[in-house]
Amino acid sequence: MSKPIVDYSLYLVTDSGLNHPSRTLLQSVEDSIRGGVTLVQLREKELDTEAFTALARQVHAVTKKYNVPLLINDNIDVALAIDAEGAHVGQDDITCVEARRLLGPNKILGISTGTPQEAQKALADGADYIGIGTCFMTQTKTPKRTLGPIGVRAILEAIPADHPMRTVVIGGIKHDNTRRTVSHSAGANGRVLDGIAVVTGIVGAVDAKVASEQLLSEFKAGYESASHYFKGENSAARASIEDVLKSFPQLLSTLREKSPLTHHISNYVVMNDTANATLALGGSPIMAPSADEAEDLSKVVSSVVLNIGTLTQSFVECMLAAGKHANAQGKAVVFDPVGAGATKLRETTTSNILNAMHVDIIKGNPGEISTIANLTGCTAESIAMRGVDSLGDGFSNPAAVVQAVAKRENCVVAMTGKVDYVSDGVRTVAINNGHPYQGRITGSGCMIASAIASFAAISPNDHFAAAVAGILALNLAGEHAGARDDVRGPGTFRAAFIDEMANLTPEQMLTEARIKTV
Ligand SMILES: Cc1ncc(COP(=O)(O)OP(=O)(O)O)c(N)n1
Ligand SMILES: Cc1nc(C(=O)O)sc1CCOP(=O)(O)O
Repeated sequence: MSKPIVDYSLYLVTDSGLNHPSRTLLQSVEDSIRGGVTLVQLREKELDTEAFTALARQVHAVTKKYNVPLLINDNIDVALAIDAEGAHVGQDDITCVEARRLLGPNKILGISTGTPQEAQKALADGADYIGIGTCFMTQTKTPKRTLGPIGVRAILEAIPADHPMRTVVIGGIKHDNTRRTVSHSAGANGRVLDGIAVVTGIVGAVDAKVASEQLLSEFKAGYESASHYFKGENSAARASIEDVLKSFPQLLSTLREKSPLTHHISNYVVMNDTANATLALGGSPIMAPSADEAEDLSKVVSSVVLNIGTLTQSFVECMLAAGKHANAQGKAVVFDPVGAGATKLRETTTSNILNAMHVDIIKGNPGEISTIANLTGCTAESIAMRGVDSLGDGFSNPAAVVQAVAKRENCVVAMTGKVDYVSDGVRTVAINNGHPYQGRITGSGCMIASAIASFAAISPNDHFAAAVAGILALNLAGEHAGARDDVRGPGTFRAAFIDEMANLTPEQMLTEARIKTV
C-alpha cells in the first residue's frame, strides 16, 4: 500500500490517564473524529506491549471507519503488528533513521523537535513531519522548555518553504491560543504550520466533538490569517516605499469613491469625533459596541477598529468577537491600545486581544507600543506610562522599536508622536507632517486609527501603505487647519481639523508629504 496523503490540520494525541471520566478513550477518539480530527496518535505511557497492542487494534478499527490515519507513539513493533499507518518517535527514542528502516517507505513517520537543528536533522533522516514543541506550558508532561509562537517560528524558518516536510505544533494548544499560535509562528520564508497536535484540549474536554470543532475552526482561521499576510505582504510582493507614496492620491480617490464601512468599537470620549473624522475623509463609520452584532457586521464592513480607551466588560466582549469574526471574513483589524500600560485591566485586555485574533495594524503612542513590546517579549526599550498619554518622545531609536514589534507580531505597527513611525518589519518610514494642535485635542490619535482603518479597506493587501496613508492624511488636515486664520486655539482647531479632512485633495497627499525611509 502506498503512503496515505495526510491532512495534519487537527492531530489528536491520546492519553488515557487524561481522558474525561464520562466516556471511554475509544469514544473520545470517535467523537473527536466526528468533530474534525484529521489524524490520531495513540500515545499510552502506562500500558505494557500486550495491552497497548490490544488497545491499538480497537482504536484502529475506529479510525479506519472514518479513513483517518492512526500513528503509534514510540513503539514501532506495535505500529507494525497492527499495520497502523505510521509512528511518532521522540528525540530520546529509537532514531528516526532506524524507525524509517523498520517501517519502510510507505508508513508515515514523525519526530519531535525543539530546535532548528533537530528540525534540519529530521529533513535528512526521512521523517514526513515534525512535532514542534513544547509550545506552551502543559500538564501532560514536564517540558524541557517552552518555545512560544516565536520559538516555533524559528523552527519553521529552518525548513525550506518548498520542502515536503510537514509541521505540527504541540504543547498547551487550546482553542483560545490556537489562532495566534498559528498566525504568529508563520516564518518569514512563508512557512505556516500544517496543523496543531492536542492532548488534553480534546481527550479532557467535556465534549470531544465540540472541542475538536472549535480547535479546527481556530486552526483554519489562524492559517488563513498567516497565509493572507504572506500572500499580500511577503518580501517579494512588497511594493517599494517610493511606489507606496506614489499610490496615495489614487488611494484617497478610491476611498472617497467606495466609502468603505468601518466597524468601530471606540470609546465614549472620542466616539463622535472618530465617526465624523471617518465621514470627513470619505469613509462610512458604524459605531456598534455590542458583541451580538459582531458576526453580522463582519460580513458587511470592510475593516474594524478596536479601541480600548474606555474599558467595560461589554466593550471587551465586543472587541474579541469583532476581531475574531473580522479575521474569519478576511477584514482588516486595526488595534488602538489606548493607555495600554496605564492599568492592569488595560494590559490584560491588550494581551487578550493580541492572543485571541490576528491584529493587522497596531497604532499607538510610544508608551502603548512600549507596553506591547514588553507584553510580547520583544526586546525593545521601555518608557514610563501615566494616564493614557505617552510621556515625552519615548525611544532613542523609535524606528528600530516599531520594526522589531512589527516583525515579532507579524503585522504593521504605527507609532504616533511628533514624528510618526510606521513599519511592517521590513519597510520602515518616518512621517514628519502634522500640527502641534493635534496633540492638544482629545481623540486625534483615535481619529488616525479610524483613517488607517478606512485606508486598510481600500488597500487590503498592503496594510503598511494603509497605515502611512491614514497618518499622512490626518497630519495634512492638521497642518491645513492649524494654518487657518479662523483657528485661534484647540477648540476652533477641532472643527477646522474635521473640515480639512474633507477638503484634502489627492494631489496634496503627494506634494505635501514629508516622509523618509529609515
Ligand atoms: C505530534 C507529536 N509531537 C511530539 C510528541 C512528543 O513525543 P516524544 O518526544 O516522544 O514524547 P512522548 O510523547 O513520548 O511524551 C508527540 N507524541 N507527538
Ligand atoms: C505529548 C507532548 N509532547 C510535547 C513536546 O513538546 O514534544 S508536549 C506534549 C503534551 C501535549 O499535551 P497537551 O496538548 O495536553 O498540552
